[in-house]
Amino acid sequence: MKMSTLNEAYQEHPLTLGDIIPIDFSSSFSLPDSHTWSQPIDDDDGFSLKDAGSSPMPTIDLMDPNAKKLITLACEKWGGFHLKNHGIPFAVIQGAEDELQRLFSLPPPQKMKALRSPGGATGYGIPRISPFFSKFMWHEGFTIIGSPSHDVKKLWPNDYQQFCDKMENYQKEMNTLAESLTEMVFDVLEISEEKRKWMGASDLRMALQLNFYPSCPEPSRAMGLAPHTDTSIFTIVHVKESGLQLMKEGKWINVQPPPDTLLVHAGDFLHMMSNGRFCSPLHRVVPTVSKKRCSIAYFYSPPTDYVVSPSVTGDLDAARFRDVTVMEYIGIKAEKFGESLSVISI
Ligand SMILES: C=C1C[C@]23C[C@H]1CC[C@H]2[C@@]12CCC[C@@](C)(C(=O)O1)[C@H]2[C@@H]3C(=O)O
Ligand SMILES: O=C(O)CCC(=O)C(=O)O
Ligand SMILES: [Fe+2]
Repeated sequence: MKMSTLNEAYQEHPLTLGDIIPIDFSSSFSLPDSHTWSQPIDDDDGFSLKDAGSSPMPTIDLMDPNAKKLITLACEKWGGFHLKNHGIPFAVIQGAEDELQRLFSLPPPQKMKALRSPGGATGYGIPRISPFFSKFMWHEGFTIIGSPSHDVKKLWPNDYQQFCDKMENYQKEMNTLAESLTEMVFDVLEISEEKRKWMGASDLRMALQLNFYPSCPEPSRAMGLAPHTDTSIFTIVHVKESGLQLMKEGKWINVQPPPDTLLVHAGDFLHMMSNGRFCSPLHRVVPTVSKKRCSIAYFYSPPTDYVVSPSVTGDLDAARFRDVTVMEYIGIKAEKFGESLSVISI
């Protein structure tokens, strides 16, 4: 049997065009009803970010000899951390960010040339999770799985190489970093060599999401990216601005990234593999000011035929999740979204 790619796994769950086309944000001088999420500033809801302050999440130095232990503790307590001394050259990050800016500053009709097709997984459009919410997000995205060239050629037929080079460099660096973080937590979870065989084969299988949150006329009533957990082992996010919030014990916590750090958080696959020990935090992005914001998220996942199974280390512990392949879980997520982890709970 031919193994399906991540791309094909997402293509199995088509969307409708209405779920893909972004509005022309540049001509929106007020918030349309379709994009209005809440009453103006409600303090209890935590929707406003009057005092983003510093992040309560730990910052971990990858060069610290105790890094493995600190990462384990952070994954248990928060499901994520800020990472410094991550070893990714500044030029690689800046290169990807410059290309992101170049892409999203194109006029809307040109961006539409790279619109994701209803049966497609990559290209330009609103977030995949949009159909699960009754309002639209103040967001446009560009999804890359493997090489971006197919989609980018539609934007810049003669000048796509620069974009591809910058993004592929970024993907390679992220892949190496994600792999070493994953090795650490797999050691802690006592995951066997057999179950790690897929690692190391960097075939650019992993996904990259360029997120752009245009400047917003009424930030306190708009949603940048609605609450979700990620379909990954780890997600690594390059972001400088505030706006990301993580759910912890029923409260939204602001995570303002310290300078020169990457934000790392666990996804659903790590939650399952750790038998619930590491959480896959629910997170969302709220527009903080009427300024534009961007981020680049890298999703590190096993191949689609990999069987995700909980690693049960303690003698008295029992598996809390049934085994699922990555492919099967992507299907469950496309249907059940936020209920997916409970669907496979034992
Ligand atoms: C590899 C991935 C992970 C995806 C789907 C696919 C490509 C795009 C990713 C995102 C990016 C934006 C949030 C999210 C929730 C979405 O709508 O698209 C992510 C989703 C997931 O984590 O499930
Ligand atoms: O923009 C951000 O800070 C987070 C993006 C995110 O959660 C995602 O792409 O899955
Ligand atoms: Fe996310």
